[in-house]
Amino acid sequence: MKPVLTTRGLTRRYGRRTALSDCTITVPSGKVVGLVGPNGAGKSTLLRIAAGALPPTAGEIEVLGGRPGSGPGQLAKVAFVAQDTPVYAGLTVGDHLRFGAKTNPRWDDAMARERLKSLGLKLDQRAGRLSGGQRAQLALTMAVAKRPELLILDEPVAALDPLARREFMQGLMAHIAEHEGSVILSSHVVSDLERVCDHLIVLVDSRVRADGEVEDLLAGHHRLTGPRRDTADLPGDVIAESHVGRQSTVILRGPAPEPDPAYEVEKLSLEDLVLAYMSSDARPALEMA
Ligand SMILES: Nc1ncnc2c1ncn2[C@@H]1O[C@H](COP(=O)(O)OP(=O)(O)OP(=O)(O)O)[C@@H](O)[C@H]1O
Repeated sequence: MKPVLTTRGLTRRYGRRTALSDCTITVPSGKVVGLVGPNGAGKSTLLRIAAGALPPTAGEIEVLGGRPGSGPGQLAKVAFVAQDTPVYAGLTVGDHLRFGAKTNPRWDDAMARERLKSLGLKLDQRAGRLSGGQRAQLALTMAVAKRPELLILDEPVAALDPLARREFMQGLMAHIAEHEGSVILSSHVVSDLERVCDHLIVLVDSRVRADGEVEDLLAGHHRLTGPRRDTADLPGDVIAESHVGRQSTVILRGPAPEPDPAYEVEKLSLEDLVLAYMSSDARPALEMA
């Protein structure tokens, strides 16, 4: 199957500031992809370029085999929910549905109505009076009712309380289970992504630091803890290291190090893995097929 997203050397600058730098990734189709990184890493920039909402400064990008935003056919295949979960404050929920039906060739009105009903959203409510969580749900409903091949969500749960976060992610998972398609969603909170994603991209300081299937990433990293040591002779790439007192802790990419009774070798949680990359912004990018 064709990849859902491929980029080569994708770069976006704002004046002298580089928001996205030399990004080269391939995202397979049919996956739920998490895009994670700290504030200002370039996540929104990458997603907005993929959605056709922002032109790149340099490099190439293909989304579902086409150029982002290149025409009605391309726009119909991709649904994008921007970070501020945009809704039309003066319109009612029902107006949103009518607007969606008019502007989207594959609009699934029955699904949209059913979804909103199950969330307790009334058709005569004004969008401007909805809570942050309800607005996020309305924006997600508008996006999924387009029946897109690719759903792009930029920090969809950022404004939600923990319960609303969980409900939102459960709703998203239910949608993914029922409908085919690919999803790319960003967050700076790994725990939001952990349960839903099968592919992860870590972006730090405008650069892709890690990119691969979650399983492969977890299998390919280890934490080594033991007496203070030089890391130059360790196998694989050193992603992060700390040396406190007489103890060294090293995060390694590659096969598990040879057993040594003096050192403990552990697998990482996804959160630890992401944190290791976040604390290592001078190191080379990682790709795991
Ligand atoms: N319109 C703009 N003009 C100038 N600089 C911008 C603009 N938009 C983004 N940037 C800069 O580009 C960099 C990347 O921003 P971006 O919004 O893509 O990061 P992000 O990872 O989505 O951050 P966050 O998690 O805080 O939403 C930041 O340094 C930001 O200040």
